[in-house]
Amino acid sequence: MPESATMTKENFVTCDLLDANPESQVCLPNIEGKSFYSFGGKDKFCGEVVTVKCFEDNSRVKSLLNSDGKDKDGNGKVLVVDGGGSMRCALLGDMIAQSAIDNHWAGVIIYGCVRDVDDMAQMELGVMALGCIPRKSNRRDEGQTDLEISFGDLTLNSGMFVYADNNGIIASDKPLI
Ligand SMILES: O=C([O-])CC(=O)C(=O)O
Repeated sequence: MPESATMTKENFVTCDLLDANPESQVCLPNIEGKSFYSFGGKDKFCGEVVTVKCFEDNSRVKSLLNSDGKDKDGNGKVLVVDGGGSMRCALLGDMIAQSAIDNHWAGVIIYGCVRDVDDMAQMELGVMALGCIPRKSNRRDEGQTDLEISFGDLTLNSGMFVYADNNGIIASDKPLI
């Protein structure tokens, strides 16, 4: 296992990053009976956080990842979406995931669901979510960007840094790599 001093964005291990930075936040593996799973083609990803809070409406997710929002380019960032843990509809599918890749996002973490998971599993994008469901969300142009969000013992703001791999998700105020 690489020492944290030699870890890169490609080979980091969250366990080692956390050992070296014990003040970091750690996402719980069980959040009221729900857990995060990897649905993207990349199960190791990290980057600066951009937060979205929405409920069963992926308008903000679509506009940010399509880069018609205020960020013109994802610049290797990770969109973290507090979808309220809803398991009733998907906030991300293969089309929006492809926009995220085209606009250089490193990944998307959704406290909620995704769909089109067979295609997503082949895509060069990190995607962590609680589950999958065929139903899409109902866009009403609701939801907010850059709010403080909390789930699974994490409290995140835009500008923080998040690291995800098969061990779980950790977050920090400062870059760990
Ligand atoms: O459009 C949506 O809401 C989700 C979806 O299916 C996609 O991104 O392909």
